[in-house]
Amino acid sequence: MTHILTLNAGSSSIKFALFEADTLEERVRGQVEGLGTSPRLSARVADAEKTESDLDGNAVGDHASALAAILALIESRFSGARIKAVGHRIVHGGPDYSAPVVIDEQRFADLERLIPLAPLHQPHNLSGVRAAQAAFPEAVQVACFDTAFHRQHPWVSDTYALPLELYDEGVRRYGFHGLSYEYVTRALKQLAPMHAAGRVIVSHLGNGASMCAIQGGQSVGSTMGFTALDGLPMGTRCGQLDPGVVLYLMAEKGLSAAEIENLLYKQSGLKGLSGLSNDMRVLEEAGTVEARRAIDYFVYRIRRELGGMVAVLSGLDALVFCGGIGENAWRIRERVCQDLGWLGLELDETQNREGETVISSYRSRVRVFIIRTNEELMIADHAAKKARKADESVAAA
Ligand SMILES: Nc1ncnc2c1ncn2[C@@H]1O[C@H](COP(=O)(O)OP(=O)(O)O)[C@@H](O)[C@H]1O
Ligand SMILES: CC(=O)OP(=O)(O)O
Ligand SMILES: [Mg+2]
Repeated sequence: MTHILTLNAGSSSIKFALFEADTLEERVRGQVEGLGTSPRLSARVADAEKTESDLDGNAVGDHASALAAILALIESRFSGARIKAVGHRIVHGGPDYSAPVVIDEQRFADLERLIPLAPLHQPHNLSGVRAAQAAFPEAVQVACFDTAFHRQHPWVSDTYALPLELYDEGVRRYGFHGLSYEYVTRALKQLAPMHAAGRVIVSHLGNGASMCAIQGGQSVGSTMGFTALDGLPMGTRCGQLDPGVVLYLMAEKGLSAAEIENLLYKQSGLKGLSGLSNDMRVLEEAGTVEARRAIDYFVYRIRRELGGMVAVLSGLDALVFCGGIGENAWRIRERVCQDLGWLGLELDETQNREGETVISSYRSRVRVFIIRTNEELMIADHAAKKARKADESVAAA
């Protein structure tokens, strides 16, 4: 039996899954979390119990060794599995990649050039490619881009008001979390086809967080831009910022580019504001003034972006929450949706607390959903299609 392996490397975690190639039935799903602090591998094999193990922080301190631990797990539990394709989440595709591609050396080099535009993700995405090439030399390696879902944006939501040459050079608003938005859009079409065909806002609230305005199934706007720093505040990223602050940090405080990058990507957001943690669970428990204010700012920015997107869409038919916070933090959803009666949106408090799929009240004109996102399935679907095409061209030759 042939399989598709998916790798989804983030700043502090690597998520993975194994699917049967023909049916896309999921065989195993897991992740290594806490990279850089206390790494932990957890995996669920089909219907079996979840297995969890703390990894040796010294042995599995970085993404490369975490990947080795994942590959060893796959090898030990599925030694007979033939990996036909490995699908990789590649966060940045730049201006040239707007659909999944089979990775060759030229494309790998193109994607390496985008590392400065996604320093928390792209290097790890690409080291995943190298590790998978070494472990599965026969497999097709497929790049699936977070930016692809947004590449049809109208020009006004794709540009900055900078001299045009910079746009031509690729300084644009790309938008990210596209694999998640693609999955959610498909899932919403199954759940509520009329709403999916209308005006939809999806809030992907995880350690990275963004919102996407969708019209007729197409992305028309994202809160994220040139990099995955823009828009909402995140676990450790600042979100929208006056570029004057960057100038001030350089000119007045003498910070280098590397120091500013570290500040904006790793020390800001919920972590920076709370002085405590990037994890929403910790902040909700903590209840300190700083933790409360960090949450206040997070909710405020979501509501502000929501208002802007409603105006761009000329109204709203459905609002969807996904991502670790969007799927699990009922208090955040409740606060985001508070006093939106003017928009025709009213939550059902009980359904929201219980985490039901539909959480709007029966009176609400705008329907509100929780959809558990599945970037892995989306990656596997793209990779399986690419592998099938590769087989067909070999057969035709
Ligand atoms: N029950 C919960 N309540 C509040 N926040 C949660 C809960 N479970 C997960 N989270 C938040 O979700 C985040 C992880 O989201 P996820 O989408 O998995 O992240 P990533 O962006 O790394 O893919 C955690 O950092 C935590 O803040
Ligand atoms: C693009 C991005 O922010 O991804 P993640 O949420 O996985 O960090
Ligand atoms: Mg994520």
